[in-house]
Amino acid sequence: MPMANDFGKAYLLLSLAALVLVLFLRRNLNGNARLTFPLPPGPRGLPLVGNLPFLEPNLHLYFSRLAKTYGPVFRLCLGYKPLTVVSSPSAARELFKDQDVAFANHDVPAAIRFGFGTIPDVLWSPYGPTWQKLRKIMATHLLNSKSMEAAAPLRRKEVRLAVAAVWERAKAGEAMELRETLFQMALNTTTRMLWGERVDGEGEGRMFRLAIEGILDHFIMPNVADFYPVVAPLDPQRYGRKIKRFLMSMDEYLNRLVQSRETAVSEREVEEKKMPRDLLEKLLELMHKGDPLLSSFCVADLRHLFATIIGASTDNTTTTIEWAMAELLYEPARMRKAQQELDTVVGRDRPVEESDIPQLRYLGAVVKENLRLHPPVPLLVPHLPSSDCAAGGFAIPAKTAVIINAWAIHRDPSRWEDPEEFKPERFLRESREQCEFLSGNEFGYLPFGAGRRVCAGMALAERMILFSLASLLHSFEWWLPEGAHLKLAEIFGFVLRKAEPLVVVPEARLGKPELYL
Ligand code: HEM
Repeated sequence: MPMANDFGKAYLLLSLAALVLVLFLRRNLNGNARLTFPLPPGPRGLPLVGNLPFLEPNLHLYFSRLAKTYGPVFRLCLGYKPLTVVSSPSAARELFKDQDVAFANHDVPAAIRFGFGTIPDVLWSPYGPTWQKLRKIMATHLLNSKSMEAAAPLRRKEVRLAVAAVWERAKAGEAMELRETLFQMALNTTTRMLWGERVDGEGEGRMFRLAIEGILDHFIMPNVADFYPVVAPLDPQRYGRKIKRFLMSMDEYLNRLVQSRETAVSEREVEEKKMPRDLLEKLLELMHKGDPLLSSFCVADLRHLFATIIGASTDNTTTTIEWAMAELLYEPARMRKAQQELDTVVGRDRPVEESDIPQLRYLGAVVKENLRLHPPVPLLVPHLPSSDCAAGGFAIPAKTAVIINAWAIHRDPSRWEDPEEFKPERFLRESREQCEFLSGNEFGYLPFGAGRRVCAGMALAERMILFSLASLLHSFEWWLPEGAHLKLAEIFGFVLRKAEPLVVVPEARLGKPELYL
């Protein structure tokens, strides 16, 4: 009997030891299993500088070419910075969907760290409570469908003003650079939603444009401070300082604005119970009242949030509409098809309304195809996994910068037929789900990114782009200036703009002049 007891004890101990071992291994394998995959292949670099000397200015094209040699997941070393580039829908899905939490941090460029300092920022904050709070403020007060619906009259006013401005050019028979008009339209649509007013195109409008384009252009530039972190505090190429200056120019304007409204809000609180006039007043009022969502949110954070929203919503939408107009001018039969649809749905006796948009199926397909062929943010925002990840059978160790080459994914021949061609019709053929702008489940189509850091303003962008483009196509015929040759070349940047600004000659299309006023 004692033997049986001993055996029983030994068996129990062994079982316990085995259980502890299994738990230990599981715990450690969870952390490191992905490192059992090999590192991705990639071109050999030089000592100390790695692949830096071989980078090309058009990074999206350079990365697409490397993917043809090394496959859809490849690795580079930029100085001391390891970088993995992903160029296939399946590898993107693995990261955005299967490892979404680990993949939810953005890689903050040194110039942004220098320029923005410690200000909480929705685009650059790590995945965590601050980021969650900022997204929630945007979702609760600006980007939910009720708030967007309530702001429809503001968008309508701004689009009508842009149409009126183009009409002046049409009457004079003048050529115009479309981008400036589009940018001011996007900017003022946003400022009206934020603080109920427009900004003057020549003065503050110009300042906002320079600041936004300046920040976007400078943080994407190859920066020694990113490749050799030890020199980052010195900001050797001065990109951080420039970004700081651009940010300050917007902040000075926003500071004056917020100060004047703060007084108005506190005086009104004492005097009478009036509804806040716009988002700015609403948020200031909630801050005064100690709303839990806005607790620990100070006025400087509010100004920065507004600057971010303006930055995120202007250049992208402007660039998208400019590319769409360029593609339609390049293939006039498509322009006519879009205009015929507008004539059928809207007619020529009234202007387009946002409520017409769901019936404009062809126009919807034009915009989707345009975002496929010219994704405004071609490499999305670089991510920085917080723990080890894997994609395409390769390891991506924690803290390796990861670029998703949306531009290449949108041209993946296994996903897209004739990927280089602009064919809106493909989106009319696709199943409803694949056609869905906002599905977030289509990893071969990522103009707004995917996963936890997917664009917060997708639905607003969809409305702004479709309504503006529909109004411009409905109100005018568009021509190229006599003898001009349209080029569809692009220039790499955080936002992939047309290399040459689009110059067009508008001609009034609607019979009644009052439709332009
Ligand atoms: C054509 C228009 C637009 C495009 C193509 C676009 C694209 C993108 C992309 C690619 C990202 C990064 C996704 C990633 O990390 O993988 C992003 C993030 C973001 N976008 Fe947009 N966007 C557009 C318009 C807007 C608008 C109108 C807003 C208005 C509020 C907006 C607000 C944001 C914000 C706040 C983020 C940061 C999200 C986060 O990090 O959590 N975007 N956008």
